[in-house]
Amino acid sequence: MKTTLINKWNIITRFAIKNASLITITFLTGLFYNVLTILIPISIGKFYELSFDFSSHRLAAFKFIPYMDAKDFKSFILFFTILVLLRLFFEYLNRYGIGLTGERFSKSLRERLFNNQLQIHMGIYDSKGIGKYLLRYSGDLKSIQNYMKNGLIRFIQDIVLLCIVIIAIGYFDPLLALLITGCLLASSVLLWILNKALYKASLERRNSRSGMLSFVNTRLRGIITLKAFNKYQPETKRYKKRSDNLYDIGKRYTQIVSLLQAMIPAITYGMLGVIMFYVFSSTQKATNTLGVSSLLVLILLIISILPVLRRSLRVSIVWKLGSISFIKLIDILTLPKENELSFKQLSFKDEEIIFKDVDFEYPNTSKPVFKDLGLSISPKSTTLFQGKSGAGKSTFVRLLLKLMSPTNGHISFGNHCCSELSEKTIRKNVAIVSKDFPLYGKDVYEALVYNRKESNKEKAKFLLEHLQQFEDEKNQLQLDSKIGDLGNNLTSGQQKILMYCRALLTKKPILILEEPLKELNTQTQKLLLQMLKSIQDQKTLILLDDHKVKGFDIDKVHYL
Ligand SMILES: Nc1ncnc2c1ncn2[C@@H]1O[C@H](COP(=O)(O)OP(=O)(O)OP(=O)(O)O)[C@@H](O)[C@H]1O
Repeated sequence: MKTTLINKWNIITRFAIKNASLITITFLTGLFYNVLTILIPISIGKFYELSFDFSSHRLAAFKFIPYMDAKDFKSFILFFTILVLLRLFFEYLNRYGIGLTGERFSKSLRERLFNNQLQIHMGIYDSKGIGKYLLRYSGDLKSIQNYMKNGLIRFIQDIVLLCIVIIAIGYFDPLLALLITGCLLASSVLLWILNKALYKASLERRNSRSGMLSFVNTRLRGIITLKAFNKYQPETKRYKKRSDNLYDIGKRYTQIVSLLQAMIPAITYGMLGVIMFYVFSSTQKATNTLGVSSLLVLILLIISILPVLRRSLRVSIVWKLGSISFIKLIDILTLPKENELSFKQLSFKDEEIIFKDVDFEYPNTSKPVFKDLGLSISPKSTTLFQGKSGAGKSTFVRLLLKLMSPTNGHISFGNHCCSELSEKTIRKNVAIVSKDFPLYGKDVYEALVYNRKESNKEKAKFLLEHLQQFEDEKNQLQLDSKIGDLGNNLTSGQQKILMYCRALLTKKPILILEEPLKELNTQTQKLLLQMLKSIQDQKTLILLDDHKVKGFDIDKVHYL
């Protein structure tokens, strides 16, 4: 089986390769923007020279830049305006590029995540709760997007800018450049130590937040019971306990983040102090060669990199939060998925369904549902599985559809063993009418023909009208009738009729009917029995019920 290594860097690299042109353009515009950021203070030094009729050999070295060598104010103003406009243009392009990269990264991840979530094995949903998988990742995607935008692209650009500025400062005063580099390294070490504490607090906060979302999701799904049984108070109490806990965790997190954020300006201003002291003491020396215009350039350069410095020192928060979210995302992406085997266009219309020595036990339970279950269902026969509630009828269907796999033993369709068939291959052969598989879609037509193929519309309309002929007129549905969330707007009788339509509109050779006649009025029952009888010799019918089912010609009964 093909296994792909999934880790943070693998995800980032694959994205970078796929979006190489966008990322390259973003970096290039960033580079131009950085160079312009540095040229502006240098040009202000030039302005000073023009104003005070002063000339420094250091600034003269920049005259290779077009217009930098301006001899009069008119050409200087032109040069300065061009610089500012170009900076505006490249800053816009660069910010747009970074933002777009972040959006694309987040888009590709959320689509991959959704696709994976749909393919996770049912057993995992059962043991973890669907809500946990659906709700909690929006925050994670946001921090991952931030990681890409600010933690990687902008950070690399900032480091490039810092290097260029330090080189430029080094040109004016090499010792000063060395001093700034030393200060930067020392502050990074200090922040790195503080960040270790931040990691733990961020993780706790993220987990507690997602736990809260999951809690709310469960309560909202069960809201009707909660209301009917007056459960407001106990649930509010439970929520408050969790909320208090999240508050405490949030307090700890905020303490660390506040300390970190307060330290960053302190560190940058401390650095500025050291630099000012150095500049002051060097201007006092007789050997000082720094002109006033160069000094002005130096100060402006340092001021222009202060926000970049702050951002770079703060980046570790972005890294920590992003890394935690990456871990959570990768947890989902690496869960066992369905359909890892390739799809085969196989028809099981003439295949016997065989269960051989099948054991099945739900995870975290001690009692097996099936032990050594052995049976066979002939093709195009009608079989009833009869068993009281909890006997394992739904579990049997889940095994047949490969929604679950047996703990031991084999299930096969003729010579095709289920363990070697992709889920899709099996499910292409089985249609089902059961409350365990609710209606899905926004209106009747979507619930019946999910792919909305126009060619199926007439058939759907005809079958729906046919099956509803004995229903009260006010209860009759049209193709465009809204069905509500999972058919919640419909009566159980209407749902059953739609489930029959959904199943009968497919050409699938195996038809599973759970409690086939329940919820239907007597005339509709008769109508359905007639229809099913007419297809009994073409399809394998599997009926599931607590009792005997009257009206069908049943070939075999299995008691569960
Ligand atoms: N997700 C699950 N996790 C743990 N145990 C489960 C799970 N689903 C079902 N069971 C247990 O497995 C056994 C068989 O359940 P199953 O739903 O298959 O019975 P059934 O015959 O379909 O019942 P009913 O007719 O009431 O739907 C029961 O004891 C049930 O409690």
